[in-house]
Amino acid sequence: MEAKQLQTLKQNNTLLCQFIVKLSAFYEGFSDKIDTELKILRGHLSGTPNFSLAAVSIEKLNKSLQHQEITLRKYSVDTVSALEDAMKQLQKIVFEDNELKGLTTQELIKLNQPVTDIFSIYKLYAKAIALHRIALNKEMVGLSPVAASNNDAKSDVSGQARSVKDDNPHYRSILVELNHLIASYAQKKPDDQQLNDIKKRLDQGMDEDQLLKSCVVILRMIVQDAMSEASLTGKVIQSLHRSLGEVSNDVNSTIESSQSQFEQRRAGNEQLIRHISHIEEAVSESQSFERLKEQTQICVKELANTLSEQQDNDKEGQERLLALLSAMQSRIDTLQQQTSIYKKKIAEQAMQSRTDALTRLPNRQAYNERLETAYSNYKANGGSLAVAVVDIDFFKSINDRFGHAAGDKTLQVVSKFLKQNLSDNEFIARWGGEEFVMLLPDMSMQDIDKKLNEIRTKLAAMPFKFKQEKVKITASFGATCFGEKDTTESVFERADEYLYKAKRDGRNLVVTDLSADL
Ligand SMILES: Nc1nc2c(ncn2[C@@H]2O[C@H](COP(=O)(O)OP(=O)(O)OP(=O)(O)O)[C@@H](O)[C@H]2O)c(=O)[nH]1
Repeated sequence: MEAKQLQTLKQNNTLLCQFIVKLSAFYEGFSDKIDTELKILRGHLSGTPNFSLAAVSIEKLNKSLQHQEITLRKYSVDTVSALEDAMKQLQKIVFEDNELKGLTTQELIKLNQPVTDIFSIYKLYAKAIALHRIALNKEMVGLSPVAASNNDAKSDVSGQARSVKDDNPHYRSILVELNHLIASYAQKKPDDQQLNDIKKRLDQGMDEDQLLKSCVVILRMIVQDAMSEASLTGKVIQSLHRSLGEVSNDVNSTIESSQSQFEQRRAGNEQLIRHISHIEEAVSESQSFERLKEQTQICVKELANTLSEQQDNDKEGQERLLALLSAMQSRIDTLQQQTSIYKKKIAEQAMQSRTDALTRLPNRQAYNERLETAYSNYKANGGSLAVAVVDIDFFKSINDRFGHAAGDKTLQVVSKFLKQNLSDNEFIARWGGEEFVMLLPDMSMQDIDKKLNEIRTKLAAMPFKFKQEKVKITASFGATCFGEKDTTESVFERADEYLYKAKRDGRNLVVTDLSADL
């Protein structure tokens, strides 16, 4: 080999060694074992390289790296799923912000695509952090000026000036819950000024102070309602008790009166027997017809007197008994009326507690009860049972563009439409907000898919008009059947995941066990 060629080879070797040393330093931190081996390799390649020792080291490293590849793949899967959770959480928090919601949806779509190398995860991480930062900043803008300016300066990391709203993850769920309570109370008391004020402020947006005050107002209403309900129940029970006492007194008087009448009749009968025996004595002892006639006349007179007295007593007793019986009858009638009113009221209350005030559909409690029955039937008799979740698309925009009242009206119309499109053995309830849940027994998934798609198309074709503007209302659906290992919760979660997929894939879609490929 020529000296020049040797020189070039040496230079290349040095270059390659330096590159390997740098590259290995870059990968440091991956695992202790690989770190140690990389350090050894760097030792062999630095200064005057020792290639035979380096080859041993590379051999060891190859083995370790093969093993680590499996760990790395699992790490990638875990990380992507953690990122997906974080994105879903974020999406829930920013549900009112269309721009951010769109960005998080895009990110979720990316997270669903296969991750080819570890650096893609790094990019996904960076994007997730950026989105969280944007969300945090947007939330800060909504704060009071002091808190916001503190945040702008980024000087206060102690969180002293931060609002409860930012620190409290339940803020939004309280807001939604308050919305529901207000909706149900507004139906009961449409003219209540306080309620209408809160409703208006809810539409305009509330800070945490107003939210707390409104919660207190609603709590007071609930307590007052419960107390007046309890006092009404108390009054009804007292009145029933009083009526029962009176009926019981009537029964006692009737018994006493019958007893005294019986006594009088017995005494009268004894008297009659005595008169008859006097006649008998007179007949046997009389010596002349005249005397017999005289004595018989006296006895018959006495007999007639006693009989007439007894007749009077009987009449009087019967009249008293009749009066008592008729008093008793009217008290029993009142009692019956009271109990039937009360029974009706209890039935109404039971019905109310299972009915959504706005849409008049069964509510979540009714759904849970119905699900329990449907599930035990399905377990006992086989067949099939499916849960479908329906959510109106872009419902917030209806509220935003045409007002809360238009939103409420839409919910009522859509509820009625959905109910009308189900048969008697199928069930629908309002799950909350603009979300509904259906129970569909004994139908194949193909039939469910077809039925839900028909409902979806019919809804999309329904003419809605707000403020002279024609508006298309659509909904997304997720439906799944109970499987062997399913619980009532796992089925709902799966249906909800399908619904989420329908939303992600563009809305106005039905995703079922047939079409879901999550
Ligand atoms: N009018 C009215 N609005 C309600 C009621 N319950 C919940 N909402 C509103 O429904 C909206 C739901 O909005 P989002 O969860 O963002 O859903 P969306 O706009 O339908 O968007 P997607 O579901 O993603 O298609 C929120 O603005 C709630 O305030 C209600 O009883 N009446």
